[in-house]
Amino acid sequence: MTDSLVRERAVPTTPPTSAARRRGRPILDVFGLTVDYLTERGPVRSVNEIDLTLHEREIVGVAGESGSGKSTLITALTRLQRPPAVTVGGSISYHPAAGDPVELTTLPDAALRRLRWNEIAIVLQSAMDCLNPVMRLGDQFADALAEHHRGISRKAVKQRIGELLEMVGVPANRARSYPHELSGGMRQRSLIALALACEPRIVVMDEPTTAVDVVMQRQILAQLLSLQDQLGFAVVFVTHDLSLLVQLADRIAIMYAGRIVEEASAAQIYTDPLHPYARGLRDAFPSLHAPLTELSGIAGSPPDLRNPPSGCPFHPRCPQRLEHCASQPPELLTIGDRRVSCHLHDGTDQSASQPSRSTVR
Ligand SMILES: Nc1ncnc2c1ncn2[C@@H]1O[C@H](COP(=O)(O)OP(=O)(O)OP(=O)(O)O)[C@@H](O)[C@H]1O
Repeated sequence: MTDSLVRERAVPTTPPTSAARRRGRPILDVFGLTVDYLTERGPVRSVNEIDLTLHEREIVGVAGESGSGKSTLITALTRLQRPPAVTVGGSISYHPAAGDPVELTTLPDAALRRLRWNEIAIVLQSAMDCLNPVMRLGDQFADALAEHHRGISRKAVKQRIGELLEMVGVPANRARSYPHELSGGMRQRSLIALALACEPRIVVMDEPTTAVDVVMQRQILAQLLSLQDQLGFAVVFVTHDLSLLVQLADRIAIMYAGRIVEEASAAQIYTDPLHPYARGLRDAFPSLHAPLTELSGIAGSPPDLRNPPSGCPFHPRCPQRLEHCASQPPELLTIGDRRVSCHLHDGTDQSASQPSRSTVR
């Protein structure tokens, strides 16, 4: 990363408001979620036994390098996955505002369609891929609103579209524009407004700001935080950019090779990550508030999931690996209010008193 990019990325912005945010009851419970890509050469396990709970009004971030399984996880969560991806195990339990929990993995398509947008909305990476290029923006909002508020008057639709666009800083008269007539930032903001059109309780976001520049990215995210404070929806936010999540999320799950290797509060991940991979990711991004220091990357590259390493999947790259890391997979253990999957923290580190750990060469 060049120095200028470091400086650009390090634009200071408002620190997280998570302390002020009240966490409600669980709204989404994921247990043992496992997803395979069924390829000609056999199944590729890309999401492996994921457990994750999202609470009302909470922002949970999911971070990891490219190929760690983030997109596979959220397309499985939202049932948007396409073959050859198949959910082969686990459950996703959605808790509606009233009534019994709903199991999403087996929910019939018609019921799923009712839930989508109304209760669970999705914002994907590229607005251009999500917005219809040949429809005016306002018509796309009108379709979503009409679908979910049957019998709503045209006047009410028009007013609501204006409100939604202005809520994300897009002038209401832009409803008459086609997506290509808007700037990248406006398109992405409009997509967020569209996701919020039906007042969902959960918004799932996959790198929603990768297509815009850094300054615009910070503006959009600040706006997202303020809308979240106002409207109270919960968010699952996926990105490779941990520095961004540290500002945005209440809790962060770090994924590696399809598994969560650490889950902790954003402050813990920022100041004291326990897993060597979480530490490597943290140190690979510039600090937003501290003076600029040299960035260190993570040596090596992510594993090929067609042929994953034995033991701990991170062991070939781990600067603190122990003898048994190559043979014994660590469990994801709860330590205080965080979870970590690493032999350095499960009591099996025989060398803890004598620092003779092997290092990556
Ligand atoms: N169509 C496919 N066929 C087979 N394997 C796939 C396919 N798509 C993804 N995978 C496997 O799933 C793994 C996880 O991919 P996924 O796109 O979920 O990762 P990601 O963390 O979201 O990466 P990125 O940040 O690049 O989007 C990949 O490493 C790859 O091994």
